[in-house]
Amino acid sequence: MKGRNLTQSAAIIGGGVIGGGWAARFLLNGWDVRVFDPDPNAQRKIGEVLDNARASLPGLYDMPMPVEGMLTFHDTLADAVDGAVWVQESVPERLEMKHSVYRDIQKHCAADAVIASSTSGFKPSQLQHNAIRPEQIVVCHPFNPVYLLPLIEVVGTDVNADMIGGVEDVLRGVGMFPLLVKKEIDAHIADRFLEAVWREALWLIKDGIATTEEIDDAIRMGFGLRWAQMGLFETYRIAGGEAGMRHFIEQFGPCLAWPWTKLMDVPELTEELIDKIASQSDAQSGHHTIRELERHRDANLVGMMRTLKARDWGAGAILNTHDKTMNQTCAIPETLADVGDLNLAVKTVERAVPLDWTDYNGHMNEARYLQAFGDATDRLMHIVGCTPDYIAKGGSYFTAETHIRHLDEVKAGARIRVETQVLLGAGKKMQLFHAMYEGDRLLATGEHMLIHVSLATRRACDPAPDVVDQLGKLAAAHAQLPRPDGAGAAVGKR
Ligand SMILES: NC(=O)C1=CN([C@@H]2O[C@H](COP(=O)(O)OP(=O)(O)OC[C@H]3O[C@@H](n4cnc5c(N)ncnc54)[C@H](O)[C@@H]3O)[C@@H](O)[C@H]2O)C=CC1
Ligand SMILES: C[N+](C)(C)CC(=O)CC(=O)[O-]
Repeated sequence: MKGRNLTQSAAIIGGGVIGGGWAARFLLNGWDVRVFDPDPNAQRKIGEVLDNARASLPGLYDMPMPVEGMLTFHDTLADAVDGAVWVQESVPERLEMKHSVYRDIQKHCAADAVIASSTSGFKPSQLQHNAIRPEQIVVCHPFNPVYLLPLIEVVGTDVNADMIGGVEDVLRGVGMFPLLVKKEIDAHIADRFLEAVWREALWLIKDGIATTEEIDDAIRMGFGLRWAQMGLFETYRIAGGEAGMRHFIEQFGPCLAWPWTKLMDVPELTEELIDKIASQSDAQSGHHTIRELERHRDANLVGMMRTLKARDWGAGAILNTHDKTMNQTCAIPETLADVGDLNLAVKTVERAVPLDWTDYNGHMNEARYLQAFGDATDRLMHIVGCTPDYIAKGGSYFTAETHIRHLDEVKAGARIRVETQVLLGAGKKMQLFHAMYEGDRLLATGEHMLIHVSLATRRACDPAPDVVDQLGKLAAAHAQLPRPDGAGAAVGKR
């Protein structure tokens, strides 16, 4: 059970929109998850959220995620919290309901378990009021979809300041970005912004200025894209031109006193206004089910987050950090010394198929096979000593020829593995044969001829002695393996 820590078990109390997302986040990061929700539909709903999560989250990483934990549903809250080290409360946003749930949780859970609340707006001191052990209760406010978005606002009080570090560690361990809110405030940080934007949007609709669709377009065609990667202040710093933030404030500061927003004025949510908003929203998006919308949202988020990941920027940098932690458990060798048995093909890739690697046929697109085989080649180069340092000194390999055979299909979220056999590793040449599997199922093979080059002259040259030596050792060992089926095949030849 590689990568799975059997001692970690999380109880999810309330398995609706947010509780379902939490269940997926913990489960896919290897935790056992125990759910309590009196709704008879909770199991079905969580199952559907999990399907979406399995198709989207694992592929955000370039490493395999831990083996999924065990999901169980419980008839009583007492049973659900039994043995849980983390209890995530996600019941509706009603203070008296949360208080009653905490009383029940604290009667049955371990005294040192963390009780984390998903509350969007209550302060931790309000949640802790009259609790049996107030110090157990902390706000951990996530964002929907909890299984994809890394932000988690962590808010404690004086009574539990010393547990916050441990809480943050657990959240980082499941790939999240804990943002510590140092001083408690209603609605924490992010929801205060969302609330301001929401109020303004309600006014624009009520006053007949814009429809739900026009407001969404105003966000998604423009500033929403900016915010996803630079937030507010970095964006406005750039908007100030070369003179930066000071100039920005000089220019736009006075507008703050102009009637540009209504902010604190809240339009009364009359039946008429609610009908107007709901029917505009139906006209805009009613042709999609909620699950369809969720799948569009997830695919868009995955694409954007993977772009940020490639640039090691914002939310993408958080994914890279989590990749490094998972790399410690996935046993893909980095050096020849890490390769256990030289006489076996080397595991060079293990990962899930990202959602944005799939196409209109509902399976991994042909171009992505080459990407996975390219990653396998990069890893093999690293193993034989062609590392970033070596490349920086001017030596590298260029691919001269590739032959891929597509043998079986594979879908988003599936865990794939590439095993690499060196067919030739002598002089300037390196010939690799990659075999891609899902479990025991052979999905594709890739045969690649690479030539060692000088990056200064861009011409073929011999590798440095160390690379010659390490590649030679692997090639000699792999020469004892049977020649792989399909090696040397031409297109159309079986
Ligand atoms: N929906 C959202 O966008 C976000 C919500 N939150 C917060 O998460 C919490 C839950 O919100 P949602 O998931 O949206 O609500 P929801 O209505 O989708 O789910 C609440 C779930 O709690 C269950 N429940 C009710 N009483 C219960 C009890 N006594 N014990 C166990 N389960 C019980 C319900 O059956 C339901 O499935 C709230 O505090 C909310 O502010 C936080 C971030 C975003
Ligand atoms: C609308 N909301 C206040 C429940 C939103 C949140 O709490 C966070 C989110 O996911 O937008």
